[in-house]
Amino acid sequence: MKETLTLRGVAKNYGPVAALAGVDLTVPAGTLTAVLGPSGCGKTTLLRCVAGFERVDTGEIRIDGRVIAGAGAHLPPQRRRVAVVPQEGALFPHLSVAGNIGYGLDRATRRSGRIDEVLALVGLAGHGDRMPHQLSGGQQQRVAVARALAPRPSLVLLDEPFSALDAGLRAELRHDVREALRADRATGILVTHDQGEALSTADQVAVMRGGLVVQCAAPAAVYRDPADPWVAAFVGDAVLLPAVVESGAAHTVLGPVPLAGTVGPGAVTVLVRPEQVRISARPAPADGSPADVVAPNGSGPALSSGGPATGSGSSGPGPDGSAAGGPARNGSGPGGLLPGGPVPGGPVPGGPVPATVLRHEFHGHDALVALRLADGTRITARILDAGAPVAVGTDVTVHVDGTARAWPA
Ligand SMILES: Nc1ncnc2c1ncn2[C@@H]1O[C@H](COP(=O)(O)OP(=O)(O)OP(=O)(O)O)[C@@H](O)[C@H]1O
Repeated sequence: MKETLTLRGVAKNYGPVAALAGVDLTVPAGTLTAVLGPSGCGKTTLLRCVAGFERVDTGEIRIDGRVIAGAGAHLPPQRRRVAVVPQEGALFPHLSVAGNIGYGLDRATRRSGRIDEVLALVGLAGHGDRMPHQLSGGQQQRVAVARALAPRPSLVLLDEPFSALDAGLRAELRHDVREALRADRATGILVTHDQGEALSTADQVAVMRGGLVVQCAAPAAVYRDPADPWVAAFVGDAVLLPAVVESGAAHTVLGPVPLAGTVGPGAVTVLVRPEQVRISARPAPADGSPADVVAPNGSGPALSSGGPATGSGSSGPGPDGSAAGGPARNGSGPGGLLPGGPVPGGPVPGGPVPATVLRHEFHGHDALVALRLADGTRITARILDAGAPVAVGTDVTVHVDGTARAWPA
């Protein structure tokens, strides 16, 4: 696939601060790349270097194969064919919507119907005569996107363009902007610190840390196969457990978990996503006394925790499930008792192991359940049956469904 933007070893220092420490990034033509990272990791600096507002110290930036920065070159911003959509306040208040979009366009393009075309693309057909103050915040951002697209730039840089909007509008706008870029075959970079936004909107996600792109891959790959435990915890909720690899399985405090790739043998850190943690009612004791009832609707003992989440409710870079103890071998009891069952021909999945419910966090579409294991380890489960709260203090059993990613400890 043709590449629109290529960065090789791009470094930018502000005095002693290495804002960019050798960034490599490739953005294929016609795709949207989200640049995702915590505050201060260098996202804005990256954008400013690509736009031409900053000079790079070392490295090279190419757009459509042409060197625009590096090796002594520094093409000024107006000659880069790069458009920027800022966070807010991008419009000239004294110009109409059409005037804003037409500003800077050559006369032929202005008369070609392009202004109406981009207004339709962003869902504002017929709004050309309005003044900016007659538009909502979301509509103003749509106009800013239309203005960016109008001259058919090589690259559109979106700098947290939805951050000033409320959650519902934000979701709608990012979907519509994504569609507008796609319909116009535009190439874009979306800077965001919102994991859900990056995973749900982009074709590829470039995760930044400390002035470097530490992973760049499709959203599902970043979520399921993160480069390291930090990325794992940054892009979504993560249960990170110490484990020992033996015979193809990671032996964790939750029992043996089959591995998604090859690692070890030896000490590792294992990633389990909360939606892989299954909760069940603890079986009745042998003396015949009744078992705890987990689901109040009595719909069976197992509470499904469902498929992959999109990073909503992310707990940020701090792993929310770090284990208190060392690698454990407990919980290696009977596997396959619960939905998921043993992997055919593979290692037997772990658990179930006893746990106690510490907290139940309702999120509407799902719920996060904080659990404590017998050795004090805290883990999180995501359950879809959010209408059936798991009472705090309930004794349950948990097991891990599916495979886990692991890294040498
Ligand atoms: N003009 C500047 N002068 C000095 N230091 C700067 C300047 N601009 C950025 N920095 C520093 O460079 C690093 C990267 O900043 P940058 O603004 O690129 O991060 P960011 O990921 O965009 O953060 P945020 O999400 O908070 O906007 C930070 O340590 C920041 O303090």
